[in-house]
Amino acid sequence: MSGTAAPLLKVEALTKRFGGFTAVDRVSFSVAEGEILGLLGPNGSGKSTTFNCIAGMLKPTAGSVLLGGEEIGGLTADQVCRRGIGRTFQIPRPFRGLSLLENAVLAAHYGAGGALERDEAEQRARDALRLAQLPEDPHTATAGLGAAGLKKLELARALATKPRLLLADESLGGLDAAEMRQAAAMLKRIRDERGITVVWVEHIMGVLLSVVDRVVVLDHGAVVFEGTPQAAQADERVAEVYLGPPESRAA
Ligand SMILES: Nc1ncnc2c1ncn2[C@@H]1O[C@H](COP(=O)(O)OP(=O)(O)OP(=O)(O)O)[C@@H](O)[C@H]1O
Repeated sequence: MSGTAAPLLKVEALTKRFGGFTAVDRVSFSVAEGEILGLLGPNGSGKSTTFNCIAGMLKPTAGSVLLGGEEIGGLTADQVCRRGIGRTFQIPRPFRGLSLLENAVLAAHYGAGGALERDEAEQRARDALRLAQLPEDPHTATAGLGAAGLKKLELARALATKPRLLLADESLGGLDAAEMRQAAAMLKRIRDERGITVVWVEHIMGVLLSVVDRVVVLDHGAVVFEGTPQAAQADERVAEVYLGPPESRAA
């Protein structure tokens, strides 16, 4: 990864207002090709709104979102997906009546805009299921999946769209400590083995800091910190955002 290479994703002065309320306030950050970036912040800090503006679920009020140098801010979710951004949802919503494979095949077709032959879609789907470490038998029904399995399927569906950039939304919610470590290791492997760039949104820092290359911390819709995970742990502004002012913290 060269320091001079153009970033894969560049968010510039991104702003989103809901009526008179500014949920995201001139947020800027970049993500290099092959990087894992953690987008952190407490509840209500604007992470999901930022994420949804990148993923095309929300139209930015102002600012720009560049993918590989091309403006994607304001495109629809399916257009953004076809440009190479795959996303997971905080709350998994698979097609419950379908098998793991059928869910992933549909995602592959969605990512390719319906331009894939059945065989190719199935191949992408099987590869994505393997990468997400789902059961050997892809014809398994989704009904028996627990929280961790549903998160894996969510990841497999995003991977089946063949993303250059994966936006992972609160992948740790509802998981126990061991499952959280596995989920973090999986995102790292996806980057290491496939070179997929990852932006990982979480409100808890924990295990995320052991995997990401860099973190951006939001508070009240604005960036309050950008740097390495080590620097984030030592930063007083980050501590204040998470723990409150020093005088209010337990000794
Ligand atoms: N559609 C909306 N209409 C009005 N206000 C909204 C809307 N969506 C989000 N907000 C507000 O914008 C602010 C940022 O919300 P956002 O969901 O982006 O935060 P977050 O950091 O993702 O929080 P969480 O970790 O709880 O998901 C919050 O005050 C929220 O109430």
